[in-house]
Amino acid sequence: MATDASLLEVEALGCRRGGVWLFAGVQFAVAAGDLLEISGPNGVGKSSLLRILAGIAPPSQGQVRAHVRTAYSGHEPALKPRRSVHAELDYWAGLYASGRAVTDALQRFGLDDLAFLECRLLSNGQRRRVALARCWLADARLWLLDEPLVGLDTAGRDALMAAVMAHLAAGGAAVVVSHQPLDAPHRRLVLAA
Ligand SMILES: Nc1ncnc2c1ncn2[C@@H]1O[C@H](COP(=O)(O)OP(=O)(O)OP(=O)(O)O)[C@@H](O)[C@H]1O
Repeated sequence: MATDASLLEVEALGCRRGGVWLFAGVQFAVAAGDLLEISGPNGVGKSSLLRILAGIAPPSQGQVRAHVRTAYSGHEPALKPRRSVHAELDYWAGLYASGRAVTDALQRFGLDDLAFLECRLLSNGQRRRVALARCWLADARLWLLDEPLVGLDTAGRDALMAAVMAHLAAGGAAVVVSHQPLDAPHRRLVLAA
């Protein structure tokens, strides 16, 4: 149930894709400090739900009310291949105009040594760190992360979860689609087929 502290409210949400109802009647709220995992079998509509929450795709029914800025990171971090990491973050910092500095983002996410490497040359774990740095640059209270742990080794998973936990501790919240267990206290929304 939504409260005054809700960052996001979802009411009676339904999603129909390709003539098929993926889900209907989805209802939840997200408050500061919440980590909400969305889980369920392949193809049930988890990524579709996250895209609706991000405002990238329309719902078929119901409502999403975001009361704060959101930052979305898709299943495959979309980075311009020929841009350097620094240039990529600089581009997004200009769009977000949040006042957060690229140099801080590079330092926080361990990207200093990669700053002038083209994004096409990054490893999977490094790409995911850049994607998270981009979320941080947006200064968004709510992060929407699609499969952020895929392909990460233990150190990469620990670093990513530490960044998410720091975000929660600073009054943020995160909704995470994941097939892998989140190594932190969280609520779970299971989409059933
Ligand atoms: N625009 C679209 N048109 C037609 N079908 C679509 C569209 N978008 C998604 N789908 C279908 O909706 C279903 C749900 O896709 P989605 O990516 O949301 O599932 P998911 O739960 O995230 O799956 P996975 O766990 O495999 O990543 C799939 O069958 C997919 O093919």
